[in-house]
Amino acid sequence: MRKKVIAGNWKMNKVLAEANQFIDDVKDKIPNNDNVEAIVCAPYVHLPSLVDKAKGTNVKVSAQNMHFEDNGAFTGEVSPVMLKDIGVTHVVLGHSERREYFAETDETVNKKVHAAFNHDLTPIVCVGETLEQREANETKALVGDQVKKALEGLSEAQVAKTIIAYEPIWAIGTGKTASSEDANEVCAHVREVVKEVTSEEIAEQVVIQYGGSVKPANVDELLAQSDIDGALVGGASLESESFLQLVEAGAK
Ligand SMILES: O=C[C@H](O)COP(=O)(O)O
Repeated sequence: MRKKVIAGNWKMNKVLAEANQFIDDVKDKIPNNDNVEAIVCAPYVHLPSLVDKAKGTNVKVSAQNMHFEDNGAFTGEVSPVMLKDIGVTHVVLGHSERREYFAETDETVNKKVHAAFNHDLTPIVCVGETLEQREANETKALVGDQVKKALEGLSEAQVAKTIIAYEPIWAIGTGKTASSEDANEVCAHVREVVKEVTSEEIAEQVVIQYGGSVKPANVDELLAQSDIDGALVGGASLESESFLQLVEAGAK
């Protein structure tokens, strides 16, 4: 059985004291079992402190982005070498907000996925369609294409370790969740695409999350679906209590 991965993406929220308090609040309450992995995706400036606080706990710490180069003249950027150096384990790549506001493309996402593996970081690769694309019945083609481009050139072992987050853009921060059946249909399609580019064995290992207005009230139904292996959660991950409820749902 695939484990469930619950990742809280704080986006550009919390000052350091709030971030630290969150880890203090959850660290002894995260279920200690193999069914679930809990990850906090925090702003860069909080990462060293959170990695330190999370040591010896079941909370993993992720960045929300990174550059694909190891170092160089890229003012304002943070590299995979730097993230690895401070003990970060995961990195979110290709979030729709990065694609929309910061010119992230399928090509840069692919470079970043390779860079993540070169430095032993686990990528959480985000894919998803706009409302217009969904209404035009383009969801599967678009998402499949994003997945293929993100995984291009990876070894099968690397694909197996990649976490893919399906996030319909129209469901992010809107309170609108895809129905669990619709979300599962796209996640199952993502798995089919992974199978096409690798094998059934690898596709069965890949963790595929759903993201978009996930909250304690809808998480059980989503996680009960055959191809949804976790959640990438924005708003509902900001409060420790609600994050814990989501992780507990994953541990069932
Ligand atoms: O990364 C998280 C997603 O963008 C979902 O955000 P949300 O749970 O606030 O809709």
